[in-house]
Amino acid sequence: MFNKLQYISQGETNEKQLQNIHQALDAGCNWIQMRFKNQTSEKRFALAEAVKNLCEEYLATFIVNDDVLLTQKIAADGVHLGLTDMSISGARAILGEKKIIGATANTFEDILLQTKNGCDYIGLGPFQFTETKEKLSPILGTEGYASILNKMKTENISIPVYAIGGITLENIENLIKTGVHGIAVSGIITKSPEKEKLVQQLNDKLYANVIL
Ligand SMILES: Cc1ncc(COP(=O)(O)OP(=O)(O)O)c(N)n1
Ligand SMILES: Cc1ncsc1CCOP(=O)(O)O
Ligand SMILES: [Mg+2]
Repeated sequence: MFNKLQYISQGETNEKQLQNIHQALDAGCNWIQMRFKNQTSEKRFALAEAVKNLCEEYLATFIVNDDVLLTQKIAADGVHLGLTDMSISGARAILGEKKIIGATANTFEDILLQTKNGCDYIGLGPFQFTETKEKLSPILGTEGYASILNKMKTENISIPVYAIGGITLENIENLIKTGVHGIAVSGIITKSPEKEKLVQQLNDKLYANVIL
């Protein structure tokens, strides 16, 4: 089963990205999504190679944001695709059955579509406002998650759902109660001066009712 905590990287340069990812791994994150927007393909390739090596060293799962061909080129563990990125079925045709393909959703209908097309997990959001991403889809709040996850239950749709967007430590209990599998976060970990403590606290809440 997928880890309940996914770290989404930040940083304006290769060096800053790598530093943030390294610190997240040191703090105990073992699922990294490399999100490095508006960069040349050379820079993205160089970063992806470095991140792949690091993730191998830390036995962490490594997925790439947006870029299916880069995922294939560096043999990452998978890719995360939004509603306006390459289609899930197109990505599956390129990457094969063994790679992880995550898909973004903002509504129950998005989940239906992305699941039918064969994604492995859903990133559902945004939970609340965040500065990390521009042009946000409508905010869901706890009620939005509860309503969508209930509908999934009624319709027998079973796929891990990650909450995303402005999530803090204080939101996790309520989010988990709605039935989400885990969370994908960027800002709170990147900005934390005490990353190891924070990751421990996040995992304690995420795994509070899980018998391992
Ligand atoms: C886990 C997860 N969920 C959602 C997103 C958002 O993807 P997308 O809508 O394609 O937006 P960008 O991240 O590409 O700006 C995500 N990255 N990860
Ligand atoms: C990539 C993405 N997609 C929806 S919200 C978001 C950003 C999540 O980052 P943060 O945890 O800093 O709000
Ligand atoms: Mg995208």
